[in-house]
Amino acid sequence: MVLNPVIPKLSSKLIVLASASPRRLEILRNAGLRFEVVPSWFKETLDKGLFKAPHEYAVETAKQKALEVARRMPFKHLKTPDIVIGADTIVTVDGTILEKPVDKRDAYRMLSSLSGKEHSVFTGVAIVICHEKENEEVDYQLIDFYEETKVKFADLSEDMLWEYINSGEPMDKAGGYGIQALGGMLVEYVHGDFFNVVGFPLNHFCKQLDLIYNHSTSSLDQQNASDCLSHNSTHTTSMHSLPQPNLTAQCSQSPDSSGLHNSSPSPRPNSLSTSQTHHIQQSSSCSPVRKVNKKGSQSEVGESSWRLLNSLSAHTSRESELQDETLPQLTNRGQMTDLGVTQHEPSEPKKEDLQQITELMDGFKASKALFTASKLCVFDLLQSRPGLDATQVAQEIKASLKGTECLLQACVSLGLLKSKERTCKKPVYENTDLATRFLVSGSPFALHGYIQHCNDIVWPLFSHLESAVREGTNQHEKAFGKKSKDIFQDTYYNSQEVKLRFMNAMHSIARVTGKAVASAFDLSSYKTACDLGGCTGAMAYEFTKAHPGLSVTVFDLPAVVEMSEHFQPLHTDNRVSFVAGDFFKDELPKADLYILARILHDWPDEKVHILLSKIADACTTGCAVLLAETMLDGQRPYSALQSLNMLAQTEGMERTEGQYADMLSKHGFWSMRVVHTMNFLDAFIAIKM
Ligand SMILES: C[S@@+](CC[C@H](N)C(=O)[O-])C[C@H]1O[C@@H](n2cnc3c(N)ncnc32)[C@H](O)[C@@H]1O
Repeated sequence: MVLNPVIPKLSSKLIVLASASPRRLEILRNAGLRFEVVPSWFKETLDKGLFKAPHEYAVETAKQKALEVARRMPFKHLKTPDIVIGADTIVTVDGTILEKPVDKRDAYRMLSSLSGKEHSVFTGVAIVICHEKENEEVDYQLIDFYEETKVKFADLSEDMLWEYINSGEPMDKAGGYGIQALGGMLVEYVHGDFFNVVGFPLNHFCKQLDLIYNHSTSSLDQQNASDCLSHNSTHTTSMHSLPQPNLTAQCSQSPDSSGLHNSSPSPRPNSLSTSQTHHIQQSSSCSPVRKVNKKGSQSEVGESSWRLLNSLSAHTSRESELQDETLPQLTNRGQMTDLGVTQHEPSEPKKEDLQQITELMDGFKASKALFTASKLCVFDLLQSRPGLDATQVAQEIKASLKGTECLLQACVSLGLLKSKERTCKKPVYENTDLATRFLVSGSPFALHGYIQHCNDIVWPLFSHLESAVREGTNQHEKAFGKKSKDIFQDTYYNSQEVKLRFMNAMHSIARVTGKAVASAFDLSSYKTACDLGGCTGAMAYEFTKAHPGLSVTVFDLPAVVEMSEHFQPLHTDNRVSFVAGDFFKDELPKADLYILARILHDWPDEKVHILLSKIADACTTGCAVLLAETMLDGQRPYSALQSLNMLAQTEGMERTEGQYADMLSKHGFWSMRVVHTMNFLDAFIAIKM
């Protein structure tokens, strides 16, 4: 490719964009670059007062974003990227830095300060190049630069300002406008790189790639020097090994103003190795989980294998055999063992480690104890008659005394029941607050329906998890002996009993999560919504409660809609209505806002695109899509386990924010925002441009 000869050369490299911005993604993708998106977790909270010039702030933020991802990936993704790209865009006017507005009022403040004036848009870019060495350490090199573009706004009337703010476009954009969409109408002129204003200075970036990959390192320094000399201060470049492994130390460090650093690949006295990084990550991580090196460092594999063998040897009749075979080798410092790894003096297993591994091994027993107590109505019984002893409970639930005693004790140990010892008498039991809130069938947040679904459907599917992992498909056929092309129509809705159980499960989760999702965004500009796959309407009612001006049409399969009246709240709201249909085949009801709560995770990419394309066709500019899903982020174990659940149960999977952003942008949805509700589901909104 003559336009940029370097881009094709990078096709074998793992390039990562440390940004969720769909605009950057689009610019780089259109340039032909192939990359993964791993949004940075670095919070944009650097103290602006510490920087002499606004561009230094943008460059430092870009650096920290890229470094955070470069350091995280070997641990969390178990792969080391070749190149990580970070970027940060800011707008400055009258010496003030404007980032993204937090609400409409903030957007008004920003846009009115830009009205009739020229302002500067700076994008700081950081390119982190990771060199993996033979000993699995990683050296990082950092190249950073920035670009400035001047933009002049026309005089904006109050009406124009508010119409633009109410379009929703300003909310996720630096300076409160998007030049590539409606915001373009506010602009009188642009001096400099237009893409820089959109969020990524493509031309400068390509030149930089050329410098890095088409020139020797010594000529690179010369090029950088001449670049710095021949351009005015809007273009600076620096290339250096990372000065400090510590984030806070880096935050307060401004780059060498010469922009020129030793760029020889190795050895560098101040280069950062992964072994150092691993320690930093471990100590800064709050997670109690022990991390192994990206390929499983020899010492850690050895140590944990020893721990397992050692704990087994204490408890099995093979004690002497294990000791004979393994211990003499394992306890010799620094010798090769049967396991083929170098061992260090073994330390006693830590109590917390043992506890953690035991909890993981026993997790399924806890779940099944909860499911069983729930199915036998133990919590309902103790809610109506607290203080029963095991004999009385056994009689009521028609179970053996021995079994009931074991189950009640297990529930006490799991924090679901409290037991009171009475002198010379049997203990009596009552529900804890947790059980009262979630496990008693009449409670507003009862998870009874979902627990039943887990017990009767998810549990059998999970018993075939190994096949699901090997085959990459759901396990309905193995677990229930029925082949299904569409799990809803062929499996869940084939029998009235299974259908009601499934609807109950969806209803109970939607009641617990609905309020947080419904109130995640200001939706006051939307009047009509369509909840696609809205099931019992539980989520729709939360939306009408949270937004008094909104009416919601629940659109679901006929088999579901015919049962919906069983789930209506006592005081029905005439702003919620039901329409039966198939969202892959039928015309979608017209609406300003399409809600997809736990829908996309049921389907593979091809089907998601069919559905999004139908929604995009039904939308006009300014309409929005609101997703409620558990976004995979590598940090919350719940989201990763939920993805296994989708694997075993559906044709779909959980996805990352970046993956959803990518999919939506292909159908013309931009201006994306995510709220992590911390309540099972994350809320994600995108607007049709
Ligand atoms: C996982 S449930 C989510 C229910 C609800 N949105 C919630 O969050 O509680 C998926 C929903 O999509 C509906 N659904 C599945 N296939 C559909 C189709 N082809 N057309 C319309 N609805 C469909 C199901 O009936 C079910 O109600």
